[in-house]
Amino acid sequence: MSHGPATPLTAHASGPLTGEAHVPGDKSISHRSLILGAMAVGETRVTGLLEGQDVLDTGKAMQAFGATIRQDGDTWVINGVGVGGLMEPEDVIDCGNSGTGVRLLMGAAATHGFAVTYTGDASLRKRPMARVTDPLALFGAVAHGRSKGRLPMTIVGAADPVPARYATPVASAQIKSAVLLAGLNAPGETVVIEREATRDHSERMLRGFGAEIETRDTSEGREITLVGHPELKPQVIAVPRDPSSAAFPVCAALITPGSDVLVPNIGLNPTRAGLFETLRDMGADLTYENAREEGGEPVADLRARFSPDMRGIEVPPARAASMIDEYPVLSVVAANATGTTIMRGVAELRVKECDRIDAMATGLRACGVTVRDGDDWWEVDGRGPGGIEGGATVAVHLDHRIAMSFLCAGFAAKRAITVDDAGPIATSFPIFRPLMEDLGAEFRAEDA
Ligand SMILES: O=C(O)C1=C[C@@H](OP(=O)(O)O)[C@@H](O)[C@H](O)C1
Ligand SMILES: C=C(OP(=O)(O)O)C(=O)O
Repeated sequence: MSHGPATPLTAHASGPLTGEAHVPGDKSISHRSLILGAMAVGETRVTGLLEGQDVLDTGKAMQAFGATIRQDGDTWVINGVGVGGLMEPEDVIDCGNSGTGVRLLMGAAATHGFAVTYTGDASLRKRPMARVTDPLALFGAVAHGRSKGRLPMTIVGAADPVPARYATPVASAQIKSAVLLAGLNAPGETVVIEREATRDHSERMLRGFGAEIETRDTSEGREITLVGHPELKPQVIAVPRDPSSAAFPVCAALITPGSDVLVPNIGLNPTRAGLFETLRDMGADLTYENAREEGGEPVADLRARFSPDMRGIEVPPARAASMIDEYPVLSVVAANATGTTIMRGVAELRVKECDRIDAMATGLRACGVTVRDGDDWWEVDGRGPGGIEGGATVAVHLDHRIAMSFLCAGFAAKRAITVDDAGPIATSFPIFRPLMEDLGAEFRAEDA
């Protein structure tokens, strides 16, 4: 439930950053590969799986639910138990730091007639779960959690589930996916309606595994219909590299003088690529090379060069879902641009691994940047290229993206920036430090 003692880390003015950055596999697709592989009949083989702690915790959980998972060289091999075949775990399911892990697992297990107790680290135990247990109740599952729907929580699954129709009040792929995964073991049609399109990996992958699933645009939003009780067929999956991880070497290169970095093979599913569009709108020298399709997903090599002429913009709120995890690092780029960057419609940032608006605003202010914020918005006043003062130690609150964002800020700041704990980076991007060092970034580990 915790990753051990805090490990502070300092980033120094660096650069230029040059070379190729081979970032790990996509976190969202990695979680889903393990969960769907475990619910298929037969052997699913996965290459490029993100071996970050969040995904490893989901793998352990699927083993506890009865699947067999092993590594064969670079390939992860999953022997599934079939839809409806999950077994009652013997112990508490600990999802560590992962919102995606716990919420998708809650969905997958909710239409099985047994109880499961879920927990996680100090960050995950603060995050809202009613957003998932409310729709799962429509299937007949009953949740008993701490007050305000927090973990640890026991969900008594429905022995005789009914299908659900649910319009999500929040734009969240985790809610949508939990409902769809629950719908797998319910009879008839389960329907989810989302007002704003969120990442569609679950829909694409369920279709790939052989489920009958349809998406159509209606006046209420995007309506997804899944037919229950499919037999999921095992797949061979090559996980594309994670655009949310690519964001860090890309943004670091844009703000660090003289940089020219190639980040090959990045998944550019339009429900994920909002950051890169935003950076281009700001005037970043960011190009897509070798654009192609792989495994049904658009993919390209990203080339990012130092961009001293970036301007602040108002980020279109309609783009928020497609870049929700990238706002922290965007705020670092914004601080190195000229003019103000305005980010609205982002209340969800307050319920991630930490309150990301507060964590970034507090840390940026300590580094000399002016930030204004309200419930669902924030604004960063750019100080121009290299304008961040730095010279501060910032708190990351068990949040990998806050840690990586401030370390990237440090490469281009006047004085070094220290994060109080780099440990959480291992949840999504375990090779972050060596990868950035290979590009020319300079770190110094601090005594805790
Ligand atoms: O479904 C997923 O894989 C994810 C959905 C998003 O969360 P929400 O569904 O809470 O928006 C995102 O922030 C998270 O990193 C991964
Ligand atoms: C929000 C994130 O992940 P999760 O919700 O899975 O913890 C993230 O990776 O930025």
